[in-house]
Amino acid sequence: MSSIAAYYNGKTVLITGATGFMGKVLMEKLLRSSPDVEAVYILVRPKAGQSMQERVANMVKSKVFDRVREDCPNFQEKIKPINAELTQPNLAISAKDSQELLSQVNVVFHCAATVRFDEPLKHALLLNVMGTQQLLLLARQMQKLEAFIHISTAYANCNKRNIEEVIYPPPVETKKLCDLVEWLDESIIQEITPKLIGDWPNTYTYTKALAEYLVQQEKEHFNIAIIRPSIVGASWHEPFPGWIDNFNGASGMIIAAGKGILQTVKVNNDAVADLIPVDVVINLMLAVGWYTAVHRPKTVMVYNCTTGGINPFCWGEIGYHVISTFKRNPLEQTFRIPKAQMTSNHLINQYWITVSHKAPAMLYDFYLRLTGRKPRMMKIFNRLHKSMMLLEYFTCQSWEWSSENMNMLMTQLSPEDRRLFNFDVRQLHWSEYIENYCIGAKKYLLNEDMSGIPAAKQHLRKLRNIQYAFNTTLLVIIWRIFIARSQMARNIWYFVVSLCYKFLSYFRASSTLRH
Ligand SMILES: CCCCCCCCCCCCCCCC(=O)SCCNC(=O)CCNC(=O)[C@H](O)C(C)(C)COP(=O)(O)OP(=O)(O)OC[C@H]1O[C@@H](n2cnc3c(N)ncnc32)[C@H](O)[C@@H]1OP(=O)(O)O
Ligand SMILES: NC(=O)C1=CN([C@@H]2O[C@H](COP(=O)(O)OP(=O)(O)OC[C@H]3O[C@@H](n4cnc5c(N)ncnc54)[C@H](OP(=O)(O)O)[C@@H]3O)[C@@H](O)[C@H]2O)C=CC1
Repeated sequence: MSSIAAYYNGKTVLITGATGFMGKVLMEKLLRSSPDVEAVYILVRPKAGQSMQERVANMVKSKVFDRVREDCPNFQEKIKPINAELTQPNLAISAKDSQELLSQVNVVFHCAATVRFDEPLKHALLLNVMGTQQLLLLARQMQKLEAFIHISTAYANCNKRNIEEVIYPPPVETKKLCDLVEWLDESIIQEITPKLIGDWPNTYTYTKALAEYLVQQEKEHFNIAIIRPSIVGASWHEPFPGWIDNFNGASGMIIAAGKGILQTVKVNNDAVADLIPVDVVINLMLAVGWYTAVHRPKTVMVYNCTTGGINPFCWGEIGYHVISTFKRNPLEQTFRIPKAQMTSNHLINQYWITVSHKAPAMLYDFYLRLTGRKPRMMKIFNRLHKSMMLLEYFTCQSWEWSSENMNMLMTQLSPEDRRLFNFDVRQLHWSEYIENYCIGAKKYLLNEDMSGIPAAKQHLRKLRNIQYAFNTTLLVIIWRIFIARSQMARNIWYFVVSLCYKFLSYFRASSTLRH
């Protein structure tokens, strides 16, 4: 039997961020591969008017659990939700729940974080740094703790070009910074944020860098490992190819391109697009949990979980495969025909934004107004442009991550484990993966049925005809205005028309002769 699966059987696992994208895939794989796991505690907060219990009840109904539901119909009995809020003192966990965790938990996977790039610094610190600190304090008292696995990001040190599997010194003393933001006024923090975060592009990557250092400080107390995934995308194989459930990372942009909304994007076509399938990250997490608990490495092991150095693929190639997949499998009710101008030139990108985003949006909003409806396209584009601006830091440059620890871990696995917990991205076939990603986004994120493809194709044909008709009318109008004002343009026009006429007469004459 697989050593990794066997290790988790009989163990109690604590997961933070279990309601998130990666948390759900982690829970599903753990419960499916180790059905005899003792319990999976998850820290959940009430949200959007739903209690913790309601959220968990809805979550277990999600499609992501279909496979485990088939294999072990009572899988939800293993899930033990704990009411918690990571930004509150003691994580707002009740004394009774806390006691239960302290006496039971063997392995912790810390996934909870705010991943928003525009998160105010105070909140990002509260959750990503202070929340992590509180969890570490709790972990210190866990009597049976064997491994603490912290999920960071490959971009935590994106101010460096070559990123080794080490923890870099933090830019500031974390405690001093947390004290400072605690008493400073929100508006002042907002104002000094760019100065504080220095050469980090956003508060997310900055606070993830600070959290790594905090985690490392606990190395005397328990076994720790840090995993740094790059841009986590739809799953490669598990639970289903192309499974995805949020718009983060590249997914939002891919969908916007498929819907024909995004027609231009600022990327360096030759820069490496370091996408990593979610199931690869989850398999690595479970393998690292096992390795850390069983082999107890003396130092804090950092695992860069990236594809660029092993099986590189560029943004230009991604763009090509996304567009061609959506032409073959169109999304429903697309705004325009999928097409993506990808350039790193700011002026060219601005030109295309004006011509292929703003102008059509204005025209469409004008049409909506004329037909008595509320204009909405410009608003959508403004949001898209804001997202594009926040993401361009990651799409216009490349990084190099070393991945020796991931390779080392692979050599430690039995052939069975390597198959069941596959994180060998050398086997990843990019064009196939991107195709499944796009189709997965259509099915799981937009809830579109594949049987609607013929109608979607029909809609694309209609859009193509509208586009041809519009372009021809525009050309004729411009040309007419031009001809009316310039003798030279008139001469060129007559010359072109007479040339066409001669060609037509020639072809007619030659075809008559052949008959
Ligand atoms: C041909 C194509 C090639 C592609 C070529 C470019 C790929 C370019 C990838 C770079 C990828 C770098 C990744 C760095 C590496 C990590 O570390 S990945 C960490 C993951 N973090 C993220 O990706 C977070 C990025 N997102 C954000 O920070 C915020 O969502 C934004 C972009 C600031 C937008 O904020 P907002 O306007 O307040 O919108 P927000 O409240 O988040 O969402 C409102 C709605 O829009 C949806 N939405 C959110 N973001 C988007 C989006 N981008 N698009 C559409 N809808 C969205 C939400 O689901 C939400 O839906 P509802 O819940 O209302 O139904
Ligand atoms: N997605 C990506 O591309 C990448 C992600 N990562 C890292 O992986 C981890 C998981 O990311 P991902 O699953 O994508 O993120 P999601 O945004 O999908 O999930 C975040 C999770 O954190 C929980 N959470 C947020 N705030 C709190 C809070 N105050 N108290 C309790 N729980 C909270 C959320 O709970 P709720 O449902 O209540 O909001 C949710 O379960 C993060 O640490 C992230 O930094 C690293 C690299 C790339």
